[in-house]
Amino acid sequence: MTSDAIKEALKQVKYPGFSRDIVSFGLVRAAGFADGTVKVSLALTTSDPKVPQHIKTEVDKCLRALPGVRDTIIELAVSPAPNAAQSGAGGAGGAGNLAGSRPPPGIRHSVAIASGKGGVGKSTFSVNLACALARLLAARGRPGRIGLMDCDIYGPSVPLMMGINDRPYVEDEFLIPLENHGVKVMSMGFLIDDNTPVVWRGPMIMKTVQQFVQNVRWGELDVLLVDLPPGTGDAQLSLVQTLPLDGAVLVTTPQLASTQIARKGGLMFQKVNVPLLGVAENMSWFTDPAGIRHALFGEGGGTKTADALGAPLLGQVPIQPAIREGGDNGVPIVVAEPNGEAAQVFQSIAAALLARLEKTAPRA
Ligand SMILES: Nc1ncnc2c1ncn2[C@@H]1O[C@H](COP(=O)(O)OP(=O)(O)OP(=O)(O)O)[C@@H](O)[C@H]1O
Repeated sequence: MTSDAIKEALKQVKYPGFSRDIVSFGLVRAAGFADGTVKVSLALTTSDPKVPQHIKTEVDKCLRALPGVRDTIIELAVSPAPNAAQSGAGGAGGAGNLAGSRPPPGIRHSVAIASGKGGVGKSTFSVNLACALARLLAARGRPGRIGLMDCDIYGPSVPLMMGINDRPYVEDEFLIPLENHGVKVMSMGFLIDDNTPVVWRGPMIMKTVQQFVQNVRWGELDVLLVDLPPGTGDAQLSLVQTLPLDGAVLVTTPQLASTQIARKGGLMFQKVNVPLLGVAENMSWFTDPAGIRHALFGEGGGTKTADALGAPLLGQVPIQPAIREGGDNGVPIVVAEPNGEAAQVFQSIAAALLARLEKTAPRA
């Protein structure tokens, strides 16, 4: 029996609580067979003592079912989950970051921006939050210390929204991010050809994201924002586990109907011990020329989601044609109309987020 055949068999063993198997998570480091004994080496990162035990039992059961196997030797190297240790969450029931989450040098904090479903304005939110953070830090004498990494493989819109038309260049095997409005930007859109079929993008993204974190010369950053693809499926989960995150912000809309799907997003982060820093509601209301507010997409979704997840509601962003125009023209509303209502909301979210991050230990 070959090593590959053993690994193939181990694909039946799912990581506890997930639909993905331990082989695709990269836990199986070596496998061999001699004289009726299978020997496998596994490495995982978790702070939950139940997880290694569960995996060991399942691996043993799986291997003993193989023809000709009389005995098994299962070596399991376990190291504690970095996020669990930092957040003080203790990791109860959580899987922790599984593999490859070495913090990139020079990045103090990294935060994922996620949404349960597409079209809620997550990218609009990400670019405006990045610009608001950049302005806030520049005012404190720390310019150019915000990064934005666009991992939305299905519709990478950040370059357009940030007014970036060039492609990044490579220097000493490092990708140099492009900069506009005081924010350093890397995007899947720079690397993925528009003609790449969407089915190929999933496998590509894991490799590319690792490169984004490790092989991009971000320089010294106070905060790196990561715009995730919409949804809460395996692709998002893998991504979250690949990145060394300090926390996540969930973007949702006011419809009560979106609460369920937004909650799923929050639970995904809890599973991997990434603290949910807050919920932001987008498209909260439209103010007509007479000054009357209309709740076009209903009311209460943000508060309900935040309450359900035990996280603060960071703010409510109104619907304004100028916000869409800002995105289409590459000048986010925070930059185009810094004193307007929408910009003020983003500035206050940025201030709250920064205050929260400054309470957690920087990674670099
Ligand atoms: N508050 C807002 N007011 C007006 N238009 C908005 C607002 N937020 C987002 N939009 C517009 O809604 C559309 C969808 O927004 P965006 O692309 O940011 O969503 P998304 O959640 O990132 O989408 P996906 O993740 O599915 O690609 C864009 O045209 C954007 O300009």
